[in-house]
Amino acid sequence: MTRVVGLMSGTSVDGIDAALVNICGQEIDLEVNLLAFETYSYPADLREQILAVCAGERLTVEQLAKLDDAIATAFTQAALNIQQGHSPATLIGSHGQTVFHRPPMPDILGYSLQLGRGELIAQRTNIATISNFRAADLAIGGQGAPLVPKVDLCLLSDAQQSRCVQNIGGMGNVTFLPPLKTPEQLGVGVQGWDTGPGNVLIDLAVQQFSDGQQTYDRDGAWAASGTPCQALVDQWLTHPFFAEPPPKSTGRELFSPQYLQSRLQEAQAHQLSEADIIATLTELTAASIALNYTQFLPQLPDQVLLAGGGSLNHYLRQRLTLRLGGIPVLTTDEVGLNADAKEAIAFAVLAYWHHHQIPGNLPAVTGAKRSTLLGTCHEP
Ligand SMILES: Nc1ncnc2c1ncn2[C@@H]1O[C@H](COP(=O)(O)OP(=O)(O)OP(=O)(O)O)[C@@H](O)[C@H]1O
Ligand SMILES: CC(=O)N[C@H]1[C@@H]2OC[C@@H](O2)[C@@H](O)[C@@H]1O[C@H](C)C(=O)O
Repeated sequence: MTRVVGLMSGTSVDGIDAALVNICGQEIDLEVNLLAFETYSYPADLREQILAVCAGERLTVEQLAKLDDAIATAFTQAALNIQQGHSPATLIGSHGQTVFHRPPMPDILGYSLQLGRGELIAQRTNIATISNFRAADLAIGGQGAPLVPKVDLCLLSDAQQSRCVQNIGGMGNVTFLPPLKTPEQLGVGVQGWDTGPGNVLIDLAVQQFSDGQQTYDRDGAWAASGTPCQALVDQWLTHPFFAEPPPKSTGRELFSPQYLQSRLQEAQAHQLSEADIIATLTELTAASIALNYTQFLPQLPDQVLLAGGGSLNHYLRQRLTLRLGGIPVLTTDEVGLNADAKEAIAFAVLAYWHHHQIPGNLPAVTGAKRSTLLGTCHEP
């Protein structure tokens, strides 16, 4: 058994998710026991700086170095805090903060930059730290994302039911898991890709309409008080990303503040209220997830298991259930895996796999040439 800290901050840039876990086994026999989980908010000025850089603000190399260290310092604090009251971990897996993601193109390798350097975390915590998880997959032609699907495969496969594990963070991403009847079948038929926007557009609109008083639509209450505009949703679904077949990944580069402003201008022609606009953006997330499934899966799954902050948006969950024709939409909590902690747990597992020389990517998901060991190890 290994005690590991998993650290993740996603495209919502809402804070650092930290999970303390005990891990044993390898792949099909992988077992994870969650001991502690917290989300530590970023200091407001650091969050603003990260969002500005994600939106294309220019930095000198010195400013980039300072930002890298400021993020690593915040991650270090999260790693130390989550261990308080527990015997210490021997390994840290830190995803860091994505500030730029460019999927690969024909003859051009993809590029993905996560700040919060692992070497600083290793030195300050005195614990071996694995970071830079996406580089090895990108180097062999992969998208470098999503990386959680192999962890979903090992922790959430069911013998009878086919499942879609749908993360709804800033972006959305799915792992399709066919029923796993025998250990030899592990990985056969598994698919995964980014489905498009999760909460990112809803969050940006809520911030704008509330003059910064609210950062997200708690429980989907604002959207629930409006009515989605179907004509706009249909128009927005023609974005080429939704029709692009997997492997595919995306980020705040595509579903950006500028993208939202263009959509808000289109909404003006329909004379929608703010509530209607939030409902329409929420509907876009639900409808784009359903469209991805119908276009790219062999069949709809028996169940959908939601994870990520968007699983708490009741209105979104209701709209997704409707769009999927009523198949059960649960959360991973309902099958024993904490839906908020899942991504942080996944990076603890990916670090553990690195430590045990077990590949972490699924080539069928990322499009990489082969499976490979993920991450770089920094010894204290
Ligand atoms: N109670 C809630 N009701 C509605 N939405 C919520 C709630 N709690 C969190 N969220 C949404 O979830 C978002 C954060 O989700 P999460 O932490 O899973 O994203 P992330 O990890 O940053 O993104 P990604 O998975 O794309 O990397 C918030 O920005 C907010 O939009
Ligand atoms: C480049 C990057 O940070 N991508 C994130 C993002 O957030 C969701 C989706 O887009 C997913 O592809 C990925 O994160 C999860 C943790 C993954 O790699 O599985």
